[in-house]
Amino acid sequence: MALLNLQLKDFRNIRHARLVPAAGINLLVGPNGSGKTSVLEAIHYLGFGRSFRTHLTGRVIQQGEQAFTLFARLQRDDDSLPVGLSKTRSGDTRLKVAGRAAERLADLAHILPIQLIHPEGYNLLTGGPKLRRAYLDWGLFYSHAGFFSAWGRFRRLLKQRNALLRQQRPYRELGYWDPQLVAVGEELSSFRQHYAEAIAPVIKTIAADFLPEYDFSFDFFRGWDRQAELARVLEQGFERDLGLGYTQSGPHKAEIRIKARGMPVQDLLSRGQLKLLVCAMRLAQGLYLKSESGQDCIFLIDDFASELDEQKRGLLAARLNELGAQVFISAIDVAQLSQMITRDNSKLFHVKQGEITETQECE
Ligand SMILES: Nc1ncnc2c1ncn2[C@@H]1O[C@H](COP(=O)(O)OP(=O)(O)OP(=O)(O)O)[C@@H](O)[C@H]1O
Repeated sequence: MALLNLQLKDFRNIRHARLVPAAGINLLVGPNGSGKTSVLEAIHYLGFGRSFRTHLTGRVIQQGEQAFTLFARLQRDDDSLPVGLSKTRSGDTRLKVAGRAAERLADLAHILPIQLIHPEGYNLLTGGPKLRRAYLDWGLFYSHAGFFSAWGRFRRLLKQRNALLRQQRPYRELGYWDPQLVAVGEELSSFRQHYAEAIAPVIKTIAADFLPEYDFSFDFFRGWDRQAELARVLEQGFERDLGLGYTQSGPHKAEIRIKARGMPVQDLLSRGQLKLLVCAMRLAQGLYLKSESGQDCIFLIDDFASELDEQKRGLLAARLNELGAQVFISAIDVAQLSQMITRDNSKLFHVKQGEITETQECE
């Protein structure tokens, strides 16, 4: 999947812009505060239905305006698909896919897989397990058709169980819901286990290039005792859950634990190394998605390439090249990106005070 064109209206400092990006690498260059990240943020909005900088829609809508609107034409096989998303300050969302109103943002997400690589992205490793669960779930959303509905059912059942726990209901009342929670929880967990085992060797291969000094191990924790069945864990933990008012164990606690030299990576690696490992993890998801389903994801790389040394930048460029994915990279100075321009289908855009101009085709 690639964007054939993109239009932004009243998005951050961009009043109106239209881009016809290259199918390969697109460089967005401009001074601080010019609007480079806003372009990436807009593409992210199309794929995720949300920003990676704020959860408040009002922050993204141009000051003084009531709504932002994004349009894109996506390439799909030999065809193209128009999509549109508009959000108002009062919280209304309008979504159109192929000229028809779509109800769920997931409809758009399905056709537009996006990977974001940005300087704060290392919190995937230093932050809580929720982020690593989301990492696994991103992959499952695209590779296992049944995952999204299993995940939705599990969330509803868990919410219900926690509400009963807060009401101090007796175990026999939960007894009605628990078998359903267990069934869907185990289904979810086996999806995750399968994905974690499949993605780990792909990450290791890429990380061996970026960080050859480490050998990483990946350990999937499903969210409850390895030896025990979920039904038993819920039953035995009931009194404690009742005291806490929530369910302490289950797939909602799952995560992937990454170690090197016997230590959790977040305690061992430097910040720069953590960033490289996250970059390897994101590239691995793109590579795996492509190998499994033939689907391309779009890479958004915000202000990151400039942080890499020349050799690492070359490695990143080579991997992106191998993927053949559409890439949008922001930087302050084009010189920081010269090494990224390795493909003939690259374009350079200058961004200045919210105005975007395609300046030249990169050789
Ligand atoms: N809702 C809004 N309405 C209008 N302008 C906004 C809004 N939100 C942010 N801005 C402005 O838009 C610009 C957004 O800049 P953006 O973060 O995209 O810049 P950038 O080119 O990525 O900068 P840097 O290189 O410093 O990261 C900033 O100048 C900011 O003040």
